[in-house]
Amino acid sequence: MAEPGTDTDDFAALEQLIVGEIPDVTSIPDEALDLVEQVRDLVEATVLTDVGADVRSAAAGLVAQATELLKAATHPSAVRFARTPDGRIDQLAQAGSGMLNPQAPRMVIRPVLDAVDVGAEPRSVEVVADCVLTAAHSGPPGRAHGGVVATLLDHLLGIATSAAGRPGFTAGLEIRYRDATPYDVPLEVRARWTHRDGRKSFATGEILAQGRVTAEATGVFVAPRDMQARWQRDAEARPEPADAGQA
Ligand SMILES: CCCCCCCCCCCC(=O)SCCNC(=O)CCNC(=O)[C@H](O)C(C)(C)COP(=O)(O)OP(=O)(O)OC[C@H]1O[C@@H](n2cnc3c(N)ncnc32)[C@H](O)[C@@H]1OP(=O)(O)O
Repeated sequence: MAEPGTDTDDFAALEQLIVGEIPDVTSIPDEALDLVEQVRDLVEATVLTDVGADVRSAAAGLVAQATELLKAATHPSAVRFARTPDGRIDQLAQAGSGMLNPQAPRMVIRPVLDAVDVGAEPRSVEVVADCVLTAAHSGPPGRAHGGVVATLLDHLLGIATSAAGRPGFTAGLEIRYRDATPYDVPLEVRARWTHRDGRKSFATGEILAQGRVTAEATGVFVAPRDMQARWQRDAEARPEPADAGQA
């Protein structure tokens, strides 16, 4: 098995980011999105079902058939990039909100219209997403699992650092669980980049259910050394504005 993060097919997909054509997210066929929705419904139904063993067995056979149908042709890598209408590049198979990943919660990021180009002078941009969790995301009775809550916040804080022009990998994430995060209830997830220190970008965010904050997060995202070095070079090559700050 390859070292984590070094899979060659994943690298080929990453290269597409630099040199390749990024397809528009609208090029995803409706059938692909419908399949993801059906699988999400299937998972929820599996969690909630109270049918007998014979019906479960019949259902398992049908699901196995569906799995075989899908395995007839597979991509070499789970990394799939596409450009969203607001100009962001998304990874469609990611587990936070990936449109092609039924395991990702139903989280839809609202258009980010004032995003900063990656590497340009960073600026805080508020990113908001709508999400509805299901019983498949439950933890203690009647509330979402804390790890799922952390996933929503990790993802949106990550998007916020990208939107601010300073993306990085999550190096640390602190969650304060203030109240129960319910499922089957519309949630609003909000995040924004706050500041940076060298390669580190800091972001905060929160989840609201019916206007009530259920969880808050602060995160630190670290840009890889070579990426930061490139931004530094680009900043030095730019004409200096009157109130120039650190790149
Ligand atoms: C394209 C569209 C896709 C769109 C896809 C959408 C993605 C959504 C985003 C979701 C986010 C993720 O899930 S990201 C995936 C989960 N995260 C990861 O896999 C990251 C795993 N960790 C790593 O790979 C590495 O540790 C790095 C790259 C983060 C850092 O390694 P490094 O480059 O060697 O840096 P290192 O020297 O350790 O640290 C650099 C500086 O950060 C500080 N630092 C390190 N950790 C912390 C910490 N927890 N809290 C505070 N500060 C920290 C260090 O003290 C140091 O400060 P100083 O001495 O410089 O002052």
